[in-house]
Amino acid sequence: MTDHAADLVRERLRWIDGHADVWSLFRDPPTLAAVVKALADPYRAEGVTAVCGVESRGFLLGGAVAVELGAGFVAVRKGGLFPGSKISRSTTPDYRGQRHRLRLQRAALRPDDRVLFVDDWIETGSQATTVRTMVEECGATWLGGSVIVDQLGDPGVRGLVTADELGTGP
Ligand SMILES: O=P(O)(O)OC[C@H]1O[C@H](OP(=O)(O)OP(=O)(O)O)[C@H](O)[C@@H]1O
Repeated sequence: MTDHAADLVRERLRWIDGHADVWSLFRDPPTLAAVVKALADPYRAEGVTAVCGVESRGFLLGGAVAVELGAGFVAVRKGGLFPGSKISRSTTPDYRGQRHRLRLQRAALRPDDRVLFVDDWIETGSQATTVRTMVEECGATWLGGSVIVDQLGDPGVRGLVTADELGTGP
């Protein structure tokens, strides 16, 4: 499934004005299904209880992978309403040089949770690293990450394709 999903990503990822349009992958039903299964596959035997995703594409993918794994979904928000007590951490500069204040509901994770991080793309790892800090502050176990495009090469993150394979578009 991973190879099939990677082929679909390489074939179907569109570039608009030099920017990768990952949203276009979600619009194609077979690609969306293959990607979600492939993101879940490496972790099916890991006892994942919660999938963590950062808005916005991490919400869509993380929610879908959570359903695939029979796990729950834990949202990490950058803004907006978010009720209850939160853990909040600032990132280092991300791929755009921006720092984000990430928030996670404190009650969403318990020490017996086993957490998978899911996102579409990891470049500097700033957001994923910050989420890991928050997950571990809750006492939960960080299992690693699963992303469509891995531009970082961190051994703790599984990627379907590397950024080098995608080039920079036409
Ligand atoms: O590895 P990093 O340098 O931290 O960058 C990766 C993050 O950046 C992108 O999200 P973005 O901030 O563009 O938000 P969006 O999904 O709302 O467009 C991507 O979806 C990851 O969450």
